[in-house]
Amino acid sequence: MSAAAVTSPGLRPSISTGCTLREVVDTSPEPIRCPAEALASRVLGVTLDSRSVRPGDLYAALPGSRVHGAEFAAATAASGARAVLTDEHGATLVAAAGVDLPVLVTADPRAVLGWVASTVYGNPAGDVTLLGVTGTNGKTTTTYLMDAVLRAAGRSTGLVGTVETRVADVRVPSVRTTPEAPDLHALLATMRERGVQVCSMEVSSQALAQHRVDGAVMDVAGFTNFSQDHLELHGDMDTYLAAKELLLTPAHSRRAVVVVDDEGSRHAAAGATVPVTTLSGRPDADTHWRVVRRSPRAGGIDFVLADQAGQELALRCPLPGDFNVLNAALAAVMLLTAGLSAEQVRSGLAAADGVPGRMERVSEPGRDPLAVVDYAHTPDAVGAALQALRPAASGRLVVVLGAGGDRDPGKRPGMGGAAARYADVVVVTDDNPRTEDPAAIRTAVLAGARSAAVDGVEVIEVGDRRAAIEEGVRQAAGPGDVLLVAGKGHEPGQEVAGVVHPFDDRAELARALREARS
Ligand SMILES: CC(=O)N[C@H]1[C@@H](OP(=O)(O)OP(=O)(O)OC[C@H]2O[C@@H](n3ccc(=O)[nH]c3=O)[C@H](O)[C@@H]2O)O[C@H](CO)[C@@H](O)[C@@H]1O[C@H](C)C(=O)N[C@@H](C)C(=O)N[C@H](CCC(=O)O)C(=O)O
Ligand SMILES: Nc1ncnc2c1ncn2[C@@H]1O[C@H](COP(=O)(O)OP(=O)(O)OP(=O)(O)O)[C@@H](O)[C@H]1O
Ligand SMILES: N[C@H](CCC[C@H](N)C(=O)O)C(=O)O
Ligand SMILES: [Mg+2]
Repeated sequence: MSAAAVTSPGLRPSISTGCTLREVVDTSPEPIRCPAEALASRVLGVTLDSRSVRPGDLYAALPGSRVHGAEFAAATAASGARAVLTDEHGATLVAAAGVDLPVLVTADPRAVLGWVASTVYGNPAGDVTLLGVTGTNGKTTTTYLMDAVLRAAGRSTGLVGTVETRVADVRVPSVRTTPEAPDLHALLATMRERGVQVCSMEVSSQALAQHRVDGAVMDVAGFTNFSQDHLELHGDMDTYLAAKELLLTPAHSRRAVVVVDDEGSRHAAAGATVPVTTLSGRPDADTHWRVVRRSPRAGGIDFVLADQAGQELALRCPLPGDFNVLNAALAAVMLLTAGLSAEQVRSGLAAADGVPGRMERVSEPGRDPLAVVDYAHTPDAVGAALQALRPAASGRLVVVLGAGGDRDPGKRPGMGGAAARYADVVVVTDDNPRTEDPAAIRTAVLAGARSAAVDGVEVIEVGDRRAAIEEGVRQAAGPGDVLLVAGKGHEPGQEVAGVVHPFDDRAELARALREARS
């Protein structure tokens, strides 16, 4: 058991020459007030978390939902911080605490932090080609596929996203999908130092709304799709979409590829202020690129991508599920836009591995039930994953799912509803309850499932996730049955009341299948 992680592990470059506070002030897009006698001081790094301050750091003390970062200024001084960047209120807190550090003051420290971190680490984003993907679902998958193709083409690569952070061959698990700005620029400086040429990264809506990617302009941006998620942070769908659309502006990207198969992504493409290449999964679409043919094969799907001039590219998606064809097509068009050849894209995709916890088969090949773990945690994704599995189910399609706590409560009935619409048996269980009452989360998922369930669809409640997976295996005992365990994918733990208990859906499912056979 461990406490839930609140800070990024933070890969830092081994050498940071840093910069003076004068340079910090001069390169900031917004005014920063700094005591004149401190302007010549050098800072070597930046952090927004007092617990990760290193000697020579600039500590960004941000106002938070629970506490003001300035409360920790004294602790950062003891850890060797050289200066504090904060807002007016933070400055009064630092002064009241008698902390003997120069204080830089600006109206909204988050809004300058990306640029400040970029300056301190020597503008590393300019030295690494950045391919950034946003969208509700498919970011991790698309970035993994791009990374696989780039490595096959001989590039030294970086990867930033939900599952892990990679700098060439160094891998660390990720705490966030998109790191905080100081961590991102430190990471890019580390990539530069280790010779990384291209970095594929996920850009979450939270990151865009919170200025986490400021100062890192994507050479090519990608937009997968738009549907409900994360309203706990954005409040409503328009604000959520507006956050994603920031990626398609010159402050954040040079050009973009947008899959325009839903209303939100069409709105994003139409309003973009960078050049956009459009892509669709519909054969008759009037887009720059479109998927004109698909043929499923073991473990994946062969498909043909066509442009408006009639050029056709025959490609292989290494993952099952029609939606993954769109992720693979987006990866392909982003890479072509970044300058890879059609042959590099073709051979790289054909050799790509699967993505951890995304439509990952856990059962042995050819053995019933086909049992799959997937990261579907939105109504749209639950529907997409189940529809992808339906053709494989000559018997019953069983799904085990829950919804996370402290995340958009509005998506819970929709997730239950999608499960009941596309599966024959729905086992509602716990995901990561976090600080919420697990039974209350299940009630919301169950309500959606029960109201969508037509005659013959069974809805069962089993709170304990291990027992729910075992129940799923029992329910999928007939010939041709298929079992999906959704929502936690690659996650190595289950977070309950601030504590992360080791729990891996893949290991649990494999064990339950073994035990059912013995
Ligand atoms: C809801 C949300 O966005 N919260 C973010 C917010 O937290 P907060 O306002 O509650 O911060 P707080 O706890 O009040 O602390 C205030 C300040 O004091 C600092 N502090 C706090 C305690 C301490 O001991 N020392 C210290 O320095 C904190 O670093 C913070 O800067 O500001 C913090 C840093 O300033 C973020 O780390 C934190 O993200 C949390 C961890 C989070 O869970 N974010 C999720 C929702 C997220 O970003 N998810 C996306 C998308 C996921 C996906 O769909 O893939 C992601 O990109 O990961
Ligand atoms: N293009 C798509 N359209 C609809 N659903 C998708 C698509 N791609 C993936 N999914 C579903 O969404 C789940 C999450 O996929 P993935 O991890 O690639 O997305 P993500 O955008 O990175 O998610 P997160 O926001 O949690 O980081 C998959 O397991 C699958 O069920
Ligand atoms: N990256 C997503 C994934 C959540 C997955 C699900 N397991 C949950 O806990 O809700 C998020 O932070 O909303
Ligand atoms: Mg992701």
